[in-house]
Amino acid sequence: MGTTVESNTAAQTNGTKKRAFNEGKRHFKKNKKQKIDTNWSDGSNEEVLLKDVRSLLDRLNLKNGGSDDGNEGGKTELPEPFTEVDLDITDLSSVGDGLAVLPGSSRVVVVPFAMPGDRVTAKLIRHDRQHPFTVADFVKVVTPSERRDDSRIGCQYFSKCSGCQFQMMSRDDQLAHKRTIIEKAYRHFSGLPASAVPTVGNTKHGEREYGYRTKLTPHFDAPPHARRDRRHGNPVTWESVPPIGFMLKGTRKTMDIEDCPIGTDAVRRGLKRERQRVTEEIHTYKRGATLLCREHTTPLPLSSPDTIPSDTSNPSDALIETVDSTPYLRTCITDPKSISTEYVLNKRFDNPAGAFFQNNNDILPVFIRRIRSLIHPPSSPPLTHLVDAYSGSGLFTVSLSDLFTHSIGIDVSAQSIAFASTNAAHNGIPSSRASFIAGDAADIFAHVRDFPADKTAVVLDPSRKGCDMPFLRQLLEFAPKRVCYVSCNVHTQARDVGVLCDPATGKYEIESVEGFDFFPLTAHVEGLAILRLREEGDTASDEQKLDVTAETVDA
Ligand SMILES: C[S@@+](CC[C@H](N)C(=O)[O-])C[C@H]1O[C@@H](n2cnc3c(N)ncnc32)[C@H](O)[C@@H]1O
Repeated sequence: MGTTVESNTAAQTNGTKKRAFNEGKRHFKKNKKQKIDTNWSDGSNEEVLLKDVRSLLDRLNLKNGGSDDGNEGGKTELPEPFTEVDLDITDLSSVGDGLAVLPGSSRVVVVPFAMPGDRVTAKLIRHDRQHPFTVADFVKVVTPSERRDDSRIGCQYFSKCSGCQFQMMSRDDQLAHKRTIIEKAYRHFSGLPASAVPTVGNTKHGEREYGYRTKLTPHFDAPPHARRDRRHGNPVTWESVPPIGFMLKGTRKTMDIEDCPIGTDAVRRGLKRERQRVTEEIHTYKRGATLLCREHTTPLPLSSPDTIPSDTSNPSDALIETVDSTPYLRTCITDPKSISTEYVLNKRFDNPAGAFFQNNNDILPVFIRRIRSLIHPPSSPPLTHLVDAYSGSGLFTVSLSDLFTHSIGIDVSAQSIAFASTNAAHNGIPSSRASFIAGDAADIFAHVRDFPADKTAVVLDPSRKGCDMPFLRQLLEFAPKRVCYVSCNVHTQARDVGVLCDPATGKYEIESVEGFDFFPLTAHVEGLAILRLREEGDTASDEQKLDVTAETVDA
C-alpha cells in the first residue's frame, strides 16, 4: 500500500496552542543515574544521537566557538520554535532520524521520516540548550532522495506513529544502514583501536519485512480527570473510547491504531478482537492500560492438517501455516499469564505470554543456525561446556545443548528459569545435560568452577543496558575460550566488548561482528559478536580477521 507522505504530527500539533515547546523532549529517555559524558556509556538514544551529531559537525568542520549550543557562542539567533524550514538531509542517524545542518548555524536538525538525499520541510520544535541539535517534526518531502520510494510504505500511520520509520527505504538500504550502525557503535563506544575491530559482516535477515512481530502491546490512557475521580472516590467516567494504539511521533499522546501491519496475521486479528473488547468494556477500567497481543502456536496432527480443533481458544484469530512440512495453528493470546508456545527449528518454547521472548519468529531460525555455526572454534576441537548467561526461558541453552556435554543457564527471573527447565524437558534434554539457576548473572561463576574454562563457551544476551562491571570482571577472571555476545543494543554491546578486548586489561579479540534484522523497518538491530580468548603473545593478523569476515554468508 502506498501512502502520501506529507504532514505528520505537525498537522495535528499545529502551532503553540496544541503543543508545549518542550513536549518533544520525550524523544529521548535519559537514564537519570548516568550522565551523557561519563566514561561508562549507557547506550541511550540521546547519547547515540549526540555522537552522530558531533560526527556530522566535525566532518563539515563546523565548530561552535567553545560553546556546545550550536549557535556559535550565541552570535547567531536561532529560529523561533515552530518555524518551518526547508532542509537538505545528509545523514541517517543510528536512532533512525534524518540529520541536516541548520543553514547559517553549527547546529544539526533531527528530522524523523527523512533520509539522506531528501530535501524536506521540517518544523523546528526544540533547540537543545546543552547540545548542538534541534528536534523537528517532519512536515513534507520537497524533493525526494533518489533512494526514497514511498510506494513501499505499507502502513496508513507512517509518519504519524512513532514506529517503523524506514518504510520508504528498500530492504537492502535498511540492511546496509544497520551495518553502519554497528560500525559506528564499535567506533564510538568500544574504545578499541580500529585495527581491533574486524569488518562488520552483512546484516542477516529473515523473509518478512512486514508481518513479523509475534507480540504487540498497544495501550490507552485514562481520561484527564481520572486521577481526580479516583481521589474523590468517584467512579471514573469515560465520555468516549480513548485512542488505543501507540505514541504519536514526538509527543506524549497515544494515537489510535486500528491495524499494525508489522504484526503477524494472528496478532493482527488479535489486535482487532482486543480493541473491540476494550471498546465494549471501557467503563470497567479505572485507569489506562497496556494490552497484550501475543502469538500462540500449536502443531496440528499430520492426519488432519487443515482442521481447526474444536477446543481452540480464540478461534476467530486462528490461522493454519505450514513450516518445514509441519502444519501449525496460530492464535493470539491476550492474557499475560496464560502460556504462549513458539517453535524454533522444531524446538518448543513455552512462556508466560507477558514475559520476555524474542518477538520475531521469522528470523530466529536464521539466527540460531548462525550461532550454532560460530559457537565452536573454527579450527580446534569443539568445546564441551556451555554457559548461557541471561538465559531467559532457555532459547540458547535448549537450541545449543546438543553441541555440548554440559550446559547451564542463569537468569534473574525465577519464573523464566522455571520455564527454561520445562522447555529443556519438553525438548528431551535431561537435567544431567542442561541445568538452570535463578540468580544474578555474576552468580554463575560460583556454579561453573568445575567447568574447564578452555573448553567452555559463554553466551551473553543481556537486556539493553548490557552487562555490569562485576559481571565482566568475573568473566575475564574465568576466561572461557569463547564468548558469543548477543544484544539488542549494539552500543552497550560495543562498550562491553571494549572491556573484554581492551589491549591492556582484556583477554579477548573480536573474531566477528554482525547484525541481524530482528526489527525490520526500524533502526533497531540485533548484534552478534564472537570473541575468542587471546593466546599468550597472540595478536590476530589482519589476514586472519579478513578470513573470518569472508566466511559471513547472507541469510
Ligand atoms: C534480552 S533477554 C534474553 C533472554 C533469552 N536469552 C532469550 O533470548 O529469550 C535478557 C534477560 O536477562 C535477564 N536479566 C536481566 N538482568 C539480569 C541479571 N543481572 N542477571 C541475570 N539475568 C538478568 C532478564 O530476566 C531477561 O530474561
